[in-house]
Amino acid sequence: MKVAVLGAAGGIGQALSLLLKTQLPAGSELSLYDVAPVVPGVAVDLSHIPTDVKVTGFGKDDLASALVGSDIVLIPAGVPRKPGMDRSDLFNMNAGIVKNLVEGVADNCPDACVGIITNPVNTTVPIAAEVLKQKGVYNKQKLFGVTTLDVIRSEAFVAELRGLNPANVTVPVIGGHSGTTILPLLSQVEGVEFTEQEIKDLTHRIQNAGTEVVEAKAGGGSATLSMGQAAARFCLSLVKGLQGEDTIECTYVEGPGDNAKFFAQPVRLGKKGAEEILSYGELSAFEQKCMDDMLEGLKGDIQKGIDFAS
Ligand SMILES: NC(=O)C1=CN([C@@H]2O[C@H](COP(=O)(O)OP(=O)(O)OC[C@H]3O[C@@H](n4cnc5c(N)ncnc54)[C@H](O)[C@@H]3O)[C@@H](O)[C@H]2O)C=CC1
Ligand SMILES: O=C([O-])CC(=O)C(=O)O
Repeated sequence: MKVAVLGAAGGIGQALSLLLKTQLPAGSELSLYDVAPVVPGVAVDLSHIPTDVKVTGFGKDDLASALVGSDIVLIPAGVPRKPGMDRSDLFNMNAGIVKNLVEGVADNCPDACVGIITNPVNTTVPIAAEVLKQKGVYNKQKLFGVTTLDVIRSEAFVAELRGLNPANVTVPVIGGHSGTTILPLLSQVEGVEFTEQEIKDLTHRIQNAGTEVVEAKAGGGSATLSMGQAAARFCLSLVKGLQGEDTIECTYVEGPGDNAKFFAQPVRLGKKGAEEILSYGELSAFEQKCMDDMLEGLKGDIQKGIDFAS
């Protein structure tokens, strides 16, 4: 497996690259690309960890070399939020970055699976899809918005509230990746009952968890370590899938469009990427109301991406 991380010198990029250096299957290659001049140093640093994963750093003029032969491309390149900003405020900075990098993917590794981390994910994923379409290489089974952070946060918060081992807690999270578009399905957590108030409070905490980190970092950026872990989990599941061992993750993909053209829900990952978009089952009345209230906003975020790219 060759995995490329674009934006590898950043907060997420470095944490993610460390986890991939230690957890990718033996014989894999890790290709680190960033416009920041420190990126070759990040690669040298990681290369001193004794695992059978070859790490190479590529500077700003070497995007093509970084991408050629990649099976998976993860994109955390771009600007993070500061207190007082919404993810949508990052659009002006990050839309062009994602567009350029995905053009590079189309030109150099058109068959790769692409995981978009750069915010606003609700909009950057549709941008990526349009760019790939314009280049004639779009395969909706291979483009993912990485929403795994919403899932791991939900697992952590539910476990914390009930004193459970987080390893035994599973929470599907559907919709998008910002504010009310993040919809945790707490009614589906096995073996746990919540009061109505607990459901409201937990849902609110999960939807605002990114802001919780942004405020705690007080101008120093947004989630990087938990996001590194989330992206590594998603990437390793994708690797397993591509190698023939099917796995399931919630991720933001172009599905049947019942709710919105792009929508996060459980997806079976296999040899072709997204092999099957799975049903998210029955919603509680509370969850259905949350869904009804947020869909217009999500559709607007998606349209903004389509308009930008065309
Ligand atoms: N999907 C999700 O759940 C999450 C997404 N994010 C998003 O991830 C992005 C990155 O966040 P951080 O790593 O904290 O930011 P950061 O500022 O620490 O790192 C970003 C890196 O991207 C690089 N970069 C900028 N333009 C580039 C280009 N054209 N090509 C290659 N590299 C480029 C920068 O040099 C920097 O090293 C932000 O947009 C943030 O909002 C953050 C947390 C969770
Ligand atoms: O909140 C942010 O800006 C970063 C992010 O997407 C998250 O932590 O979920």
